[in-house]
Amino acid sequence: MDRREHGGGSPGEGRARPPHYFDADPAAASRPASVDLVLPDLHLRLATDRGVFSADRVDLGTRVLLESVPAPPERGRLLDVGCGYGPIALSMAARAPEAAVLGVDVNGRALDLARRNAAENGLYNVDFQLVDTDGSPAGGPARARPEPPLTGPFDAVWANPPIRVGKGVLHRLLRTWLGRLAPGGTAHLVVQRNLGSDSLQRWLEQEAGMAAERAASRAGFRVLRVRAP
Ligand SMILES: C[S@@+](CC[C@H](N)C(=O)[O-])C[C@H]1O[C@@H](n2cnc3c(N)ncnc32)[C@H](O)[C@@H]1O
Repeated sequence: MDRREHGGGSPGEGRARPPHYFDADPAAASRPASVDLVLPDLHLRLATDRGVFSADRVDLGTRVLLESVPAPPERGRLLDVGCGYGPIALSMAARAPEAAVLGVDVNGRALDLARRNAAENGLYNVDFQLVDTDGSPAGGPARARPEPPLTGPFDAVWANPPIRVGKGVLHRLLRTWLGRLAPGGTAHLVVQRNLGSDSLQRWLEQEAGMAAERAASRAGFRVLRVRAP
């Protein structure tokens, strides 16, 4: 199997596998930490912990995405798929204070951190929701919220998607959430070149029927711009 291909195989398929950051309840003992996300236009201090993606520093791919995407629609409905502890969703919320932002993830610990990071950075136009791998709401009764959860359509989707979950899950996830783009809406996805950004672009165009192009390329990452059909 070509491990470089996007979503190259399900980790641990057919054998016990170690816990991953994309588990619903990471088994790793808690070790609270914080990271700084410093961009030309904003500075966020973010709480992290073991058992979540890139707990020691903001991921380089995430930085490449945040430094290359155009500003989100000011009053749009915005989505971050696989939000982790929130660097992308919170950047959207800070850059578009009148927009309504939703971050979704399968990792409950990451979502608790994301909610806390929103509050501690004074960002109240963002909501976080635990989802199952198929995109349906998960985690028992909905948390108290002033409005029903956003389900789309979304004017913009930004994501550092979970390539390592394997192609099957990744493709279902992208079909589910990119299928909720509003007419004229745009998604930006950052993918490491060595993890199959080019093959993901081909899949988006040829199998998923979406217009996908390379919007940026830097430090071994590609940012794919995807338009609603
Ligand atoms: C590459 S990480 C990016 C995290 C965060 N956006 C960041 O930039 O640091 C991908 C995230 O996708 C989440 N994830 C994995 N499978 C998912 C699924 N089926 N639906 C939603 N999120 C998922 C993981 O838990 C992880 O937090």
